[in-house]
Amino acid sequence: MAGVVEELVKKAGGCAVIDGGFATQLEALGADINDPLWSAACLITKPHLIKEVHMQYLEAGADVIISSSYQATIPGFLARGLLLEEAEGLLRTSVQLALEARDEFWKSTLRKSKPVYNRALVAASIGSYGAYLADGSEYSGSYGDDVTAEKLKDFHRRRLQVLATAGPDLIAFEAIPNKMEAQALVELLEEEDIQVPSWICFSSVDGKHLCSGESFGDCLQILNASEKVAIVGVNCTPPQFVEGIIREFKQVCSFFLIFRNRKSKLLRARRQQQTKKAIAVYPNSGEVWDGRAKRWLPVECFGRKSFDVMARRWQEAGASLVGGCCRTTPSTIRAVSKALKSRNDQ
Ligand code: MET
Ligand SMILES: [Zn+2]
Repeated sequence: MAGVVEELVKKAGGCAVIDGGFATQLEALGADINDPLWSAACLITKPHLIKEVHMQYLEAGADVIISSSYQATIPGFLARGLLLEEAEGLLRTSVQLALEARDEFWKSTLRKSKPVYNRALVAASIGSYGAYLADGSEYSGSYGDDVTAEKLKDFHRRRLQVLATAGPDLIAFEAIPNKMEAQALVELLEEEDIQVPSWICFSSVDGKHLCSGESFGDCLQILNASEKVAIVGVNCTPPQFVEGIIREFKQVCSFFLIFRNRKSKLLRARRQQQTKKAIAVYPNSGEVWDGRAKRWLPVECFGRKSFDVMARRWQEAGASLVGGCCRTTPSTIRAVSKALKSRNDQ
């Protein structure tokens, strides 16, 4: 784990709290995100709301806040008629707004007698190529035959460079739906020699595979090989799958070597974890987006357990960072923070 994350996780008592759905809360404050740029449209129209959402999550107890750049892309801004410098400027603004919120909030908590908060970290969000396409491939992982790892690297390169030099504590690659994109990101981090520690989180619709149907194990091997990747995990995945996914990430694979001599049989086991990296999980609320009807379908039953109760189990299963994604709110994060931190006080 990178030093800065290790320190935060330790200060948070073993499990740091990530914020909740960013676009969700922006919409709750009245922003219109029905736009090809989704929540990033507010970088142009309503930057003050972006800062307010960050403040609300900090107030709720988030130890890590994620910037508004998930669907902010240079081609997306150019298509909106902006110049290249303006597009790059907006990427920097997304990190700046989160840093300002963090610094202002931290200053205000220092004035209080009993500090109950940690100084939060800012993660610069980078959504998948599919999020940019906004054609559903974000959740199918199918980019078509003409998309190669090189093409994905070229798509991600400039945005990564700009965000990495804007001063974030972390880079958060979010909802990565397939193995080729994971491979492209790891190569890009090395090629550009990015010094800011990264997390790479996958998305899953069945709890057993990435959205593409590829195995977590294969993708983790790719991420394990990179020192630039400090944290691995899943986000925007139904919460009922998360405990199983953490266990799968932590799963111990055993290789049995059998030696025989004339009479005896010696069994030796070599044990190996799927990953030793820190694990971050920040699932969605479990509601399902009905694209045709353009509405959220209610949460599928997951044993009536509430998000904060599940968050404790995720920590027990081995997650070091826990938060929420789409359709979770500051009240979700307040409950998660209370559940995880009250346990630490005991
Ligand atoms: N950080 C992004 C958000 O909360 C992640 C979106 S996942 C589709 O809006
Ligand atoms: Zn999400």
